[in-house]
Amino acid sequence: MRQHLTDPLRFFAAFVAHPRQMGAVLPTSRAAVRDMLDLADVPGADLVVELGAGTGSQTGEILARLRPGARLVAVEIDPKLSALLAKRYAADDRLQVVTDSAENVDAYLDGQRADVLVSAIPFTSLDGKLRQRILDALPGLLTPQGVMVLIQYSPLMMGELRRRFRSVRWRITPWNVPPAFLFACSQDDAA
Ligand SMILES: C[S@@+](CC[C@H](N)C(=O)[O-])C[C@H]1O[C@@H](n2cnc3c(N)ncnc32)[C@H](O)[C@@H]1O
Repeated sequence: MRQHLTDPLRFFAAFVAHPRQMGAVLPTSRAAVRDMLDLADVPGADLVVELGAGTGSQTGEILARLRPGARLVAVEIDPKLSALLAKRYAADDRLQVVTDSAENVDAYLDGQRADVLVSAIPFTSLDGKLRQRILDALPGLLTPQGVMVLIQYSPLMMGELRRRFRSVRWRITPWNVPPAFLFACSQDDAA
């Protein structure tokens, strides 16, 4: 995971500029990222899609787990943050950084479906209509056995997730400021 000392400052500056869009004042901790990614089979994936990549807390760890030849599409709406990621990982041709809103990600997948979807989108602080558009797009992005992992700071999204996925597992990771809720969602009960 290639995090830089200046990342928390960049993150905080983005929060000051767009507080509801960022939804947090600090990047996700390394321990919480590991707990989150342990809920899905990243090493076995052909395609991983990341939504709300920010300063790359998850991006670096996904790349560390991803096999050669697999693909990561990381979506970030803030052009300053997406430019940072594109520059940092320019040498890794498994990664495609997209500057767009998460609800449009399908347009960048060339018809492929994700084996793993990793979301740090701050659903509870977003405008309600945007939140619904992104949530409605999520199930269609996954393969039938695919798993979506999410990080949230409250259990509020549980009902929305249960309406869209057959299986929703969750746990709390204490190793984050603030402690976070991690969800793993799938249409496959065995996933
Ligand atoms: C809580 S931060 C998480 C950043 C990073 N993944 C982490 O865990 O530290 C949420 C990120 O989602 C991005 N975001 C918010 N709304 C978005 C949208 N509609 N589409 C794509 N990214 C979005 C924000 O710009 C921000 O970088």
